[in-house]
Amino acid sequence: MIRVILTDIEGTTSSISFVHEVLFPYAREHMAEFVREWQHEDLTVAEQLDIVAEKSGCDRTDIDGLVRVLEQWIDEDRKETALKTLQGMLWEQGYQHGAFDGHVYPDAAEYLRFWHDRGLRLYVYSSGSVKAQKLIFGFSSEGDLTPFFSGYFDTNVGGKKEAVSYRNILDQLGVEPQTVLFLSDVEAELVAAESAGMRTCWLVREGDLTETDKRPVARDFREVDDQLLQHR
Ligand SMILES: CSCCC(=O)C(=O)COP(=O)(O)O
Ligand SMILES: [Mg+2]
Repeated sequence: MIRVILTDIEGTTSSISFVHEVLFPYAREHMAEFVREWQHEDLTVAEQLDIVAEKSGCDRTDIDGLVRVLEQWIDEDRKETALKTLQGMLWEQGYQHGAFDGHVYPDAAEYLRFWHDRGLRLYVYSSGSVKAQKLIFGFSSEGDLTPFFSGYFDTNVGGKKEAVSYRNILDQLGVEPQTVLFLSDVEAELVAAESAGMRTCWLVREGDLTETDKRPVARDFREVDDQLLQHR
């Protein structure tokens, strides 16, 4: 029986275009100014710059160089934890200043509430930092959805295409793998979750939906509910 839902964000609860056309450009535009302002004031920023220097080989004292690395990582959609930490801090300013709301599909909001009210435990697993996850759901176009979630996981548990990450999540939750349903739009993530024993559903929100016998496929959260949760 499914007791826990673990959901991805980009392409699953929220549109890919919001992440790539609103969040990433905002981070790119403000990265240089943000790093310059906070590099000596905020220990977390300084620590992320240490990691960026170590990973890229850029000199730690070359702030322009480090900013260029970060901008390049944004352009390449790299899922580097240090970049994601900085992006979350930057987006906090954007949400608080009203530059944007977090996009969440109406069906996702409706069923997150419905599943929560039916006693399912809801968790997020995204490459975006935990701070960024709380922001997108806290400042969402569908209202504050954070009360529905029991917890959040980011790349500190590992990459989303690695089975060990899902085993780490299961260890932290203390539940049997078969009681967890993982929702994502990326097949490689579903395969990794299945290797850890989780059940999965593939969200195909845009384009043609091709049925597969490997796992359930759904266009939206209502279809997830119809296929996997209605008779639980
Ligand atoms: C928390 S919203 C920003 C998501 C993000 O930064 C990202 O890279 C998308 O990752 P996901 O694992 O949600 O596909
Ligand atoms: Mg995704």
